[in-house]
Parts: sequence; structure tokens; C-alpha cells
Amino acid sequence: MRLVLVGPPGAGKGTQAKTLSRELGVPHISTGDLFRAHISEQTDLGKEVQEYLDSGELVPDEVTNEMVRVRLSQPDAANGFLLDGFPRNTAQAGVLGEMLAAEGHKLDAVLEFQIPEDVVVERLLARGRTDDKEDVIRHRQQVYRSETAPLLDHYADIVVSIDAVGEVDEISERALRALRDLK
Ligand SMILES: Nc1ncnc2c1ncn2[C@@H]1O[C@H](COP(=O)(O)OP(=O)(O)O)[C@@H](O)[C@H]1O
Repeated sequence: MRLVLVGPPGAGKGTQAKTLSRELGVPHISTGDLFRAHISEQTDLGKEVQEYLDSGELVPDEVTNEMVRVRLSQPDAANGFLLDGFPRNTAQAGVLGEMLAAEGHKLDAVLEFQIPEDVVVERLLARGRTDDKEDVIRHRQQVYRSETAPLLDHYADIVVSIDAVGEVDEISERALRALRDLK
């Protein structure tokens, strides 16, 4: 299955991705995790993207798209993947569509995590990652609303939405049920 997760920062995509990846047998590919790995290893790419992550801005598309292209070409992603954090705007969605089409593939579904903004802001303040300061959190929510949420229209015919408020296990159940119904 080729799946994209969409939802505001703090919606629990990363948490759910771990379970979904295991249950669906496809790798979890998180652009945020990939960027953070580059930053902690101090690679050239890591040095280039650090300021964007610290301020909650999107990393420029060329950098992000290329990193995703390399990751998706690895053998474990040949039969499916769960993309978390990509695409994050419609231009990235276009590039992803081209990458997949070049291999004769397409996305099966876009899983939307529905959750009110005040709930996610509370969660992120409690999480305390270096980009989880209140002003940066607010900015990331704003970027989500203006850049990422339009993907839901872009992908309207393959969006599957779940209520992402509740216990972790409960939400996993909802996600798996929604994806099962798809088949
Ligand atoms: N597809 C992407 N395009 C541009 N920047 C990205 C992308 N994915 C992640 N980033 C960068 O990584 C940061 C953290 O992303 P992520 O780990 O998904 O956290 P969250 O969704 O909780 O904000 C973003 O604020 C952004 O700077």
C-alpha cells in the first residue's frame, strides 16, 4: 500500500505510523525524522536545513524532494510506503505524483488526521522537542493551514479521514478500519 498521512503538527502521525507500518508491512518514511537524523549527524544537508526546522518554516522543495526521491528508490519502499510529512504542499504532491508515475505507480490513499488546533498545541507544548516552543508551534500550525491543508482538496478522491482525538490504540483501530474498508 502507498499511503500518505496528512494532519497538523502534533496530530500523532508519527505515533500511529509505527503501528500502521507494522500492520501494513510497509516502511514508515518521515521527512521530519530524516531531516533530524541529518542534523544530528551534521551532514551538509543537515547544516543546510537546521534553520528551517528551528523556525518551523518548510525546507525548500528542491532539497526535500531530492531527499524523498533517494529514500523512495531504496528497495524496501518498492512495494509500498507510509509517507509522514511529505508532501507538505501541492508542488511537492505534483513531484511525488511524477516520481510514482515514472514507475507505473500511484497513491492508494491519503489518511487525514482530524484534530482541533488547541488540542495539538497542548500536546506539542508537553512534548518539548527543540522546535516545540510556543511561537514556533503556532507558526507550524499556520504553515499547515496555508500550505498543507490544501492537499486535502488536491487529493479529494483518495482522502480517508479519521478522528484523531482519543487514546493511541483507539486511533490505530480507526485508521486500520478505515484503510480496510478501502479495499
Ligand atoms: N515535506 C516537507 N517539506 C518541507 N519541510 C519539511 C517537510 N517535512 C518536514 N519538514 C521540516 O521539518 C520540520 C518538522 O517536521 P515534522 O517532524 O513532520 O514535525 P511536525 O509535523 O510535528 O511539525 C518542519 O517544521 C519543516 O521544517
